[in-house]
Amino acid sequence: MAVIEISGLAKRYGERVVLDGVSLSVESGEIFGILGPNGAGKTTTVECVAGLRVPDAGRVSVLGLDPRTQRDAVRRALGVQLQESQLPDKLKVWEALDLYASFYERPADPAALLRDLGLDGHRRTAYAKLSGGLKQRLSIALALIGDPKVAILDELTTGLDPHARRETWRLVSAVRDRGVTVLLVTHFMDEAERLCDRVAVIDRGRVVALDTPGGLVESVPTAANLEDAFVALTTEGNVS
Ligand SMILES: Nc1ncnc2c1ncn2[C@@H]1O[C@H](COP(=O)(O)OP(=O)(O)OP(=O)(O)O)[C@@H](O)[C@H]1O
Repeated sequence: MAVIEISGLAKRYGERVVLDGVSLSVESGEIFGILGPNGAGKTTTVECVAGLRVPDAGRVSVLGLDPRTQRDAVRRALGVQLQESQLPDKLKVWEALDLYASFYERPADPAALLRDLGLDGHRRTAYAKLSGGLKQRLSIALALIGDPKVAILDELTTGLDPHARRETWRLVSAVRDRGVTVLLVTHFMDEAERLCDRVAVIDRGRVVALDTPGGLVESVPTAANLEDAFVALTTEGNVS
């Protein structure tokens, strides 16, 4: 069953075409990756899914709901962790979870989330005092506090050291094992290879390839790995 369906999504800012007919669907229970060069339109795509941006054309459906007209219902079904989320410096970990939990009628259990994400020992730590890895764990916890069926994670491991990245990958797999469908925007080929069941490669606002990581490599005869395939499938300098 498709949990997210996107068809013919188009978006422009002034003269600049950012999305040029993006179509893809994400199946229930999968970790679906979106890869693409800087400025390719990845974040714009997931923001349209979350109802945070209004496309100029095309359709988005999340669990059968339209993010444009059923925004509140979509918000309840989705957990969103966007790039560089920033919280007030003095906000403590438990306060952040409590605050976000108050946005939902039926939130997940904050204590269980803190435990599952290894944040139990940092309940009283202020946001500014958290390491990069702990901030990411908190942002995952906040994306899950509404007990969502679908989680959108955008550049989750950017800026993390290799240990923290691997720990975060483990957490994302655990999230999926709880039955949550994950839409993951990433720049990292190893992350896509390790985590994603399928990957859409977006280049200049179009889906140029969509397959399993292994299938993408096989689709490019000269490619020895996903990075080779990515370079062959995409163009440099999507940012104008
Ligand atoms: N509000 C806006 N006004 C004008 N241009 C915008 C706006 N938001 C995004 N853009 C432009 O749209 C293009 C696509 O942006 P988007 O953030 O979707 O790309 P991305 O693939 O997520 O890039 P990155 O990998 O660098 O995060 C970029 O060139 C960006 O500068």
